[in-house]
Amino acid sequence: MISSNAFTYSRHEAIVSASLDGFHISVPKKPKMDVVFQWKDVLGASTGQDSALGGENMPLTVHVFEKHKNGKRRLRDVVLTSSNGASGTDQHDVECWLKVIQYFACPMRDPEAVMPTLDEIIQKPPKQRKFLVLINPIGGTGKGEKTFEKIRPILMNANILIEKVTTERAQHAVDIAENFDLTAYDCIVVVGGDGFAYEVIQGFMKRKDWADAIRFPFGVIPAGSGNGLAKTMAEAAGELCLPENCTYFLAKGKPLELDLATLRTTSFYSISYTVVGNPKESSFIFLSLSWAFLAEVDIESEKYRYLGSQRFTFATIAKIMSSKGWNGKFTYLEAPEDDIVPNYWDLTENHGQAPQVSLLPAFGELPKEGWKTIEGAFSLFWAMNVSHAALDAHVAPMAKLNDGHIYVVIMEGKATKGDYLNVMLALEKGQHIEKPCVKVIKTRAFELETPEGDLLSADGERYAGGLCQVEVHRGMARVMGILK
Ligand SMILES: Nc1ncnc2c1ncn2[C@@H]1O[C@H](COP(=O)(O)OP(=O)(O)OP(=O)(O)O)[C@@H](O)[C@H]1O
Repeated sequence: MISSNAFTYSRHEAIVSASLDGFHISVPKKPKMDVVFQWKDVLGASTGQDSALGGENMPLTVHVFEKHKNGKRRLRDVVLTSSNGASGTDQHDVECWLKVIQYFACPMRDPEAVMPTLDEIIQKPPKQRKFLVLINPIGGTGKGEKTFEKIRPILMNANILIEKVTTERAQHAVDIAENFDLTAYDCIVVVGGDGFAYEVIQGFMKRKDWADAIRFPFGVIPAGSGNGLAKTMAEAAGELCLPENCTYFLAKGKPLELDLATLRTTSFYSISYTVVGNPKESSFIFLSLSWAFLAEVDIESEKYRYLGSQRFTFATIAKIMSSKGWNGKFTYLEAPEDDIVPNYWDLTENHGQAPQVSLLPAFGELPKEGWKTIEGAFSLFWAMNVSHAALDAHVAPMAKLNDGHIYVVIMEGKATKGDYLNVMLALEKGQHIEKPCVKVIKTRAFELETPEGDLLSADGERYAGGLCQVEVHRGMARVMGILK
């Protein structure tokens, strides 16, 4: 343990100490004032002149980001003053303890490492990180800028430098992700929805150095309508899906591996990446591919954007009332129960111009042996890479961030209005998968053939029907998060 009696806390002489467990302040004359903060809740510290203290003392402010009983995280500044500060002689203690707190609060620190000495800490201060923050001013109900103002102090208190860009048009984020200098930043953050994050992923994959770019850490702050990835990350961390809590796992988390899937389709989509030597379009999805009922709900709900996340509820009811049916052919490679998929980066050293697809047949050719087919009427088709498609849609409770699988939730045949209602009402808690009309298929690769005029929604972006193919690449991307 490292400790010092060089500080006062609320004008009382105090002993501060840092151990592997946390930061302790004890006030010998007032034991009731003793406090302990776990390092996971400490963002960092800063120093600065405190005019309230007569302008003489240079306080050390510890930035704590505590979780309250209601699950929300709130910033709290704990101010310590150097007890010799009035004579101006003891700024050394303040500087030392600034480094101690930054050292222990740093999320890159190995929590298993042995307790360092004060000298070791002072000689190896953690590197200051720099984040490139992209803001979508029109995502969801258009609160991207306001959301950023809420989260900016959290990042700053974690000693993170910020460069902010507000996008000026659709696909601006694609261009930024395609061209920015990977060595100049530590993370790219999107303040927006899943469609905005999708653009960053497509930008990464368009680069010549795509294999480095796709491993560059990205983070999401929910300011869209669906926010499926933000909700997935929040659930994984045991946090609420609020901008502040999601900033917590950007500041205190680490890059976690995230599966990414190649989507090959006959339909043209303007930001698709054309695979050289293959006439079809490819793009890369991290969230979901939906068709039938849900794809139409997703896409048609765009016109109710002003309602925020309520837009889906509205569009769902309208779609249930329409009693529409869909026909198609779903062919898939069923994954065994205990399937262990190798990490993509362990499989291939020669990265080439695009991710290697090893399970899918050539586009338009018959699938290899052992694939299964379901053909006919479908009501629901929702292929999920992660657990949540939106804040209130826990579509694939079994999905992990990097298990190498996609879970396809289907309803075969023409569902009744009652079936739809039952399923949609059970969706928020993930209980729809227990309904007899719902089937979940675990796969690593599949094909879906639908009439050309049908709508597909890939990560919330619109695609036309026809033939499409999907293959998952385990752990290909990296997203900032915490696993509880
Ligand atoms: N300045 C801008 N003007 C117009 N469109 C923009 C601008 N910046 C980004 N966009 C577009 O906004 C689209 C939707 O953004 P986003 O995903 O943030 O919100 P959403 O669709 O409401 O949420 P979700 O995708 O979670 O449902 C993106 O695909 C992007 O092309």
